Amino acid sequence: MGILEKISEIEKEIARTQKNKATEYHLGLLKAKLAKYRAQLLEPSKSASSKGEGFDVMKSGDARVALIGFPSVGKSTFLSLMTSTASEAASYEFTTLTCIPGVIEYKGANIQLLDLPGIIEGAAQGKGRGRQVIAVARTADVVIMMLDATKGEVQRSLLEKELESVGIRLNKHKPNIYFKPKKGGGISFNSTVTLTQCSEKLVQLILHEYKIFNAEVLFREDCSPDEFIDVIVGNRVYMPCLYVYNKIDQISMEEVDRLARKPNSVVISCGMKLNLDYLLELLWEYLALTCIYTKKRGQRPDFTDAIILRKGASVEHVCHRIHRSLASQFKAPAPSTARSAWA
Ligand SMILES: Nc1nc2c(ncn2[C@@H]2O[C@H](COP(=O)(O)OP(=O)(O)OP(=O)(O)O)[C@@H](O)[C@H]2O)c(=O)[nH]1
Repeated sequence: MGILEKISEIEKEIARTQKNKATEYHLGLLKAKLAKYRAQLLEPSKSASSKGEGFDVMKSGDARVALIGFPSVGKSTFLSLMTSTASEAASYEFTTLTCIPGVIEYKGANIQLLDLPGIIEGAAQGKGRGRQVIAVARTADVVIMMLDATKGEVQRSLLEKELESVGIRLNKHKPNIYFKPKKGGGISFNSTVTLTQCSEKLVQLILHEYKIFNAEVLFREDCSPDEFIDVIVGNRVYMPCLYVYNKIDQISMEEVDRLARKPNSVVISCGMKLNLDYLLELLWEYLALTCIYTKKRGQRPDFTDAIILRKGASVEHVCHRIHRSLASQFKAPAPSTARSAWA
């Protein structure tokens, strides 16, 4: 049986297994198996040429945003409105064949916006160019999931499932679990909080599925078995995601209002150029970038030319941006111990 069949068998079994106390271990084990096979599926195959035209997109600019969505939701239209790169928009599906980087200039920052080919159901199984699409998406700082407001919910859950299965976690933080495989001593299990979803026995079962018999595990938060599996498998990407409902000119005001109130969501119309400014503002917030303005002694700061850095960057990072030898010429305090300039 191939990996794809094994995955589909396990998915079916999970779907038909009732969730209760008696099946908790069985389900945990199935989930561990599923995560293992999915990881195998996404390992790059040596024979297949993995480079597709348009996919070697250099990471340039200050941040990178991946635009994901089904065909014909308006991605190309959006890109041509927001960036200087024109992506061919047409009234038929699958117009975007390559990943065309466009750049949004906002508050002095260059934000690279990638128009990924409409990912379709099954992309996670390596069908078509799905695997490459996903590889690029994983390098982004923020995902914009563009949805057609008239069929948003269905599209959203399909894409979420798809991204979930390739290890991309949207609007979630890394589970606070300490996990360290050891050479001996068995499995030591501890928790600093009351656990309602995982038990020592379940953790052991899952670890055994991964052939791990010696490890230290400390739960610092009440995590689910899926989150624990994420920690063991590693290689997960935790990414902010903005759900953008386009084509609101085609739905009722009540529906617009409902969608706009959902968490992490924005409603827009590319066709009528509605709410695009707000989307940019929110995107900026999600990217969490910081503008730093320099000034010469005795002069006012130059607010036209910002140094863009990520939140949490230090004075040393600023120095490196100005010139790579600047930090090493500092006298005191030593650059490596320079205090963080902003929290
Ligand atoms: N009514 C309406 N139509 C829109 C809006 N935005 C885009 N469209 C139309 O939707 C169609 C598809 O738009 P594209 O920008 O090509 O969509 P895409 O997501 O890039 O599609 P692919 O390239 O196939 O992935 C075009 O006919 C657009 O004119 C909108 O806000 N309202």
